[in-house]
Amino acid sequence: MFEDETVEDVGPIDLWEEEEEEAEPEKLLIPIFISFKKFPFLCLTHHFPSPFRAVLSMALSGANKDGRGVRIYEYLDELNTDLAEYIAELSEASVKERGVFAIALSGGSLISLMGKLCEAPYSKTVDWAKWYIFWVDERVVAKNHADSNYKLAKDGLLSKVPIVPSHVHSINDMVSAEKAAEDYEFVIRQLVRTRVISVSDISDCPKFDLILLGLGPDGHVASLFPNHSILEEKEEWVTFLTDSPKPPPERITFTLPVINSASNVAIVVTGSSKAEAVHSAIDDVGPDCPTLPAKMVQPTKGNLVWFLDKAAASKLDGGAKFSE
Ligand SMILES: O=C1O[C@H](COP(=O)(O)O)[C@@H](O)[C@H](O)[C@H]1O
Repeated sequence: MFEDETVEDVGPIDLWEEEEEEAEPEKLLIPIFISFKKFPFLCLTHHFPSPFRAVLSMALSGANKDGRGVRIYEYLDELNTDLAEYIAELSEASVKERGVFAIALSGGSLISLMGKLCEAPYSKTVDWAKWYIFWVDERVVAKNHADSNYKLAKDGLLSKVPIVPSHVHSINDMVSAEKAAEDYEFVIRQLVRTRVISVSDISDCPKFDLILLGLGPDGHVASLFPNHSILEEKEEWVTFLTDSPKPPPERITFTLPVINSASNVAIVVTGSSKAEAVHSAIDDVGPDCPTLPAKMVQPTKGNLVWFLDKAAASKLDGGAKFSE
């Protein structure tokens, strides 16, 4: 129902331009393994040559029984590259298996951290025509407003790659937060019916191929804030709030059952202001523990991966350990 609107709003999508990319020198393979209480998994601390990274990543995923992992990067550039690689690999696997890739984006710092997807090789190798885009949360403001998560993604990502405009599912910004949430859930229901979005095999929830989350210093993910009653929402797929502690106050958000039904969830966090929240969520400590939204992200059957820079990882029990 928003597709026509979305098509207009997205505007002309630039086709990627042919660019001569300089071949990057292959770098040293130095895996570092760190054991966290909840994530007995991996840290990829150096920039792996792509084929090795893919193989290593798969091997480590396999080694991790509950599909959870923490990846810590010394340099932001490495995090950006590995995040792009991770998304590209999931896209390829999903297109191979289902013919489409249903991805839900957050706003905030995430979009710029995904920036490498707009560059070679990903700009050319990703099957953009098979992508269906959704928002995990959205601020109920006009689509051209500086606070709009849609605008952020459009300017920083969607306008730079050949996404099909009718595959971009943004909220209706002309109605109240309550109606926008209701309408957005309706759209998602239609796409679950046609299997553009897969369905959970243990509930009737949508099963997104990938949900990308950021994290606030207070531990919020999407627009799920600590101690807010919507953390308890079990029935709705998309809900709304008009009292967000972080402006703007009116927002819609996926609920925890939807986030936890995804095939893959990644939480991408940078900066020391979030180190305490990262520590609470991953090390399972802190007074806010029971209602810290980030801690409540526990995909039932899907994989959960944290992408952290060293500042965000600095308060982890194991510390942010890097190879020499
Ligand atoms: O308000 C929001 O904040 C979170 C975190 O944003 P960040 O800029 O600190 O990364 C974001 O994930 C969410 O989508 C957004 O609406």
